[in-house]
Amino acid sequence: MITLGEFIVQKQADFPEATGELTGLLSAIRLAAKVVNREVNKAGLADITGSVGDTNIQGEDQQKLDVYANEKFKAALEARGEVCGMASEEEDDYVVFDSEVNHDAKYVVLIDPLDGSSNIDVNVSIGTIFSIYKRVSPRGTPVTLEDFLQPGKQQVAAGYVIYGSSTVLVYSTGHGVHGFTYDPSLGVFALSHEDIRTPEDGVIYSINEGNYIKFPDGVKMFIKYCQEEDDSTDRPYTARYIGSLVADFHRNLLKGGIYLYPSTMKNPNGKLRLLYECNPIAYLVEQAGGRASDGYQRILDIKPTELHQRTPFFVGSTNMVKTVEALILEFG
Ligand SMILES: O=P(O)(O)OC[C@H]1O[C@](O)(COP(=O)(O)O)[C@@H](O)[C@@H]1O
Ligand SMILES: [Mg+2]
Ligand SMILES: [Mg+2]
Repeated sequence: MITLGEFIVQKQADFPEATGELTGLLSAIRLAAKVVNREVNKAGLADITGSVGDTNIQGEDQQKLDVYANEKFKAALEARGEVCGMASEEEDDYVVFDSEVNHDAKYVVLIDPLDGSSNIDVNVSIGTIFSIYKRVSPRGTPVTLEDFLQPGKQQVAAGYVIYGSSTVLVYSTGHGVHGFTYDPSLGVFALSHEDIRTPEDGVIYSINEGNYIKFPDGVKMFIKYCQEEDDSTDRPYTARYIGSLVADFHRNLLKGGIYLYPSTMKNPNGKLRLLYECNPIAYLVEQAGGRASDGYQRILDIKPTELHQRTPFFVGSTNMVKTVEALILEFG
């Protein structure tokens, strides 16, 4: 058995110039994930379900577990000297870690502390998504907005934790995608999925068809394409939609498939947030041999302008994403 801690240190040895700061940061995420996992597992028992009666900057009803997870990850990251600031779905503005040690830190973290909030109270898989960049502002000074508005291709690491039938942490530092399953009896994440590769083709499509009439024509055409009979292309495909991005993506990453959250008339930019949902997931899928776009351009090439900006999102098996892109190009 190789634990996550051992694996990270082993991988660090591959880079003579490594300082150990990224290793330290990843261990902070590992610790916070264990703490959140403990609460998630007893969500029905503990007073951790339901709303806090407040909304976040997205106008969403903040769940107690959204706030709890945000506090735990923030505390774990601030306690370390590698992170100078954090941006989060649950924080209106970016958070400056304001000690001298943090001012001198090298990295910024962007996070969706609890993904799939609508599934918290009904015992359906939820997750945490994280994205890591080197700062662009000078060390020794407080972090700036520019440190967070970097294109996704600048990420130095990204990952997610899925709190499901088992808890799995999946991450990449640009050298493959690796998954670790939590063993509660030992309190460690153990290597379970080394060097994940996603199939070029899949037979699963994940989209909230409840919004069908509001979708662009190209997306409607793609749904029709998925449902047509054609043995040579293994169609009709299977529809699977959990309503937690992390859970839908994790399944499709392992089995092959596509997750789609298009623009709608109501949300011309879609629903998902570029910086702490789409960029980290796009970084992982590309590392695993897949593809991610907004229908027109590569997600990782988008230059962000706002912390909480949204984008249409098409991610998964390369040939499936290329098919929907071609239909969007043709039918809009
Ligand atoms: O209910 P909808 O509109 O299908 O949206 C579901 C999507 O929204 C999300 O819940 C948004 O994430 P948060 O729960 O972190 O806000 C995704 O996980 C999920 O894929
Ligand atoms: Mg989310
Ligand atoms: Mg969230």
